[in-house]
Amino acid sequence: MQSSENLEQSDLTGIKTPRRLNKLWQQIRQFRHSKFALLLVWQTSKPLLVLLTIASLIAGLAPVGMAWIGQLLVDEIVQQHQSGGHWQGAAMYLALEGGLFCLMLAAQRGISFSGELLKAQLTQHVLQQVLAKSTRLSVAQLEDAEFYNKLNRIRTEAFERPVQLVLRLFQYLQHLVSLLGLAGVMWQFSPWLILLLICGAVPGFIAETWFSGSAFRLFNWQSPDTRRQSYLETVLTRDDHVREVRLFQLGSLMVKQHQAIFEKLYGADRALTTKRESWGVVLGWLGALLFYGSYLWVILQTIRGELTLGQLTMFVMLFRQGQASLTAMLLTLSGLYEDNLYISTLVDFFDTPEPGMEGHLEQGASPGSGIEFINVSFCYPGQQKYSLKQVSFTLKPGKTLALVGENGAGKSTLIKLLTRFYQPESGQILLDGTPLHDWQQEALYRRLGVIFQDFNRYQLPVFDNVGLGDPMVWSLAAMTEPDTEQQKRVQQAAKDGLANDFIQRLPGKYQTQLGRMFEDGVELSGGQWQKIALSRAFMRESADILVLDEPTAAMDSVAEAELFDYLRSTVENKMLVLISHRFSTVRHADLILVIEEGEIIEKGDHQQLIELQGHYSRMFQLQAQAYQ
Ligand SMILES: Nc1ncnc2c1ncn2[C@@H]1O[C@H](COP(=O)(O)OP(=O)(O)OP(=O)(O)O)[C@@H](O)[C@H]1O
Repeated sequence: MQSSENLEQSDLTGIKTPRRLNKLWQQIRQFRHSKFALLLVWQTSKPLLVLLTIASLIAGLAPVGMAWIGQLLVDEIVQQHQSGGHWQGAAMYLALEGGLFCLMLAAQRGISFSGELLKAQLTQHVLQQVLAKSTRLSVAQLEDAEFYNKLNRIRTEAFERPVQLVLRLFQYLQHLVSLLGLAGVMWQFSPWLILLLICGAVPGFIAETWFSGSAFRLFNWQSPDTRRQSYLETVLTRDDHVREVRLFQLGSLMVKQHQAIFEKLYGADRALTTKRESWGVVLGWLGALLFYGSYLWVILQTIRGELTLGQLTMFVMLFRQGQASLTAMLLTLSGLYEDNLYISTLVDFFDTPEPGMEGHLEQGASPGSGIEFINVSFCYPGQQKYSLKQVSFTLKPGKTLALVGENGAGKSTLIKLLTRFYQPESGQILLDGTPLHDWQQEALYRRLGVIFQDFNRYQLPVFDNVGLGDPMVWSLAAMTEPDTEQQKRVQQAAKDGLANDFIQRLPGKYQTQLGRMFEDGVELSGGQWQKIALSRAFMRESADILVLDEPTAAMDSVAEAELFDYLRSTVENKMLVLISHRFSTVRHADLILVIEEGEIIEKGDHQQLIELQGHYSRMFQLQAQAYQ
């Protein structure tokens, strides 16, 4: 990441010439991403793109035509004035110019019409593609801080960039066509004039490109700070954070911190803006000097009789139009460059390799042989310390496995490997005798019913909150009224998850909106939410591997006892993996693994581990004493 000092150096004055040229070339190369945006528009709506092209060409050429006709009109008036002749010729030129003006108005409307429609369509198209891509990426990629940063930049900045870029590109085309037309007409005065105008425009072009690059680098450099700022905004305003913030009196401290970040960001922004605008004024003056120099030359030529009054009028019109087009082009250009840079993040994101759906097997080599971890070790990307070391165990169908250990021991990590969110660094995980990575994704996930420690609290009605556990039921019910079969399944899952009783007492029962994000939403208690999450996991009838990461942490002890009675009665051929700090939960498991710093230090059932008089036994005694 670039420091602010480096940014300071990246202005027009601080870098040696070859490096500067190289950097400039790199910056000009950024424009290549325009192709990507154009392709997106082409995919989104071909007719709108064609309309935009035609309208931009007309809007660009019409002023040139009007200037040309203006010249003929003035010369005609002068001639008829001297000879006292006819008015028809002048009227015809006037009508022609009026017609062109109307055409230009229509073209401008055509541009805004196609622009508005494209904006709506293309933004949605890009958003859809980003969301679809995110669903194809692995959990490991999405948990990576750098990648998260990139995704965040895209979310805050990049969705609208392709459409902005295309609209700007067409504005640019319009002005370019205008300028080319003007240059063609100016040729009759002198080719030198054209050269002079180009010389006036080039420094501005380079400076704008340069400063847009700095603005983008600044944006990237500021990105973590901006994220911190928006995080503080969330903590200060969200209802689930507000109690703790009040109690610890963090409010004013956080507001101050927010302001401090703003000041840091503002300082860098101000420095860049000052430099950019100062250079803009100086280079703008240079352009103006060249313009007015050529104006003077045309006036002198007219006084000498070398040019007609009509030509002088045309020159004035061309001159004004040329100035406006050049200024607009420069402004468009800097925006265009900026858009290209932001789109490069989007292109990068789309180019991120997707983890292949490794396997294609829907069945294991020896069905019924359960889960086997063989010497599995794992270290999170970018970390030094192993979170799991040489872990080995077997879990057969119909059996319950409990994982115990202190915070940070590696229990949830083991679940992340079992659910194939991460791949082991060494060792193997087998399901029914087949390595996990050979399983087809869908077949594997059909067999898993999981509630995570930080399960989702969907701001949806109760029915959906539970029904989501089986996407088939949910997607059907979400589109039509749920039929009785679907209702029965959701209700049964809620009964199994111990949620049915309190759901029946909610104002709208299964139709009650949960959470406070939407109107009339009912907020549940922590334990009630946990029962909803549990019910969701029970929706998966196909799942024979139930993974419950602290499923009763927020539940009362009656609910906990009920849940484990139920689990014992249903487990039959299922495999149950439990993580819990409560020994009342753990003690019934067939196999208990005690994990410390990623290693299994004790293994056995409750009785064996108590007899071992080791770590488990000590923890058990401690908890038992606490209840006495
Ligand atoms: N996404 C991650 N990236 C890097 N390190 C991680 C990540 N998640 C967990 N860790 C580290 O891996 C180790 C094991 O964490 P894990 O979440 O598996 O512990 P745990 O036993 O489930 O703890 P707890 O009882 O608190 O839930 C910890 O040292 C933790 O800091």
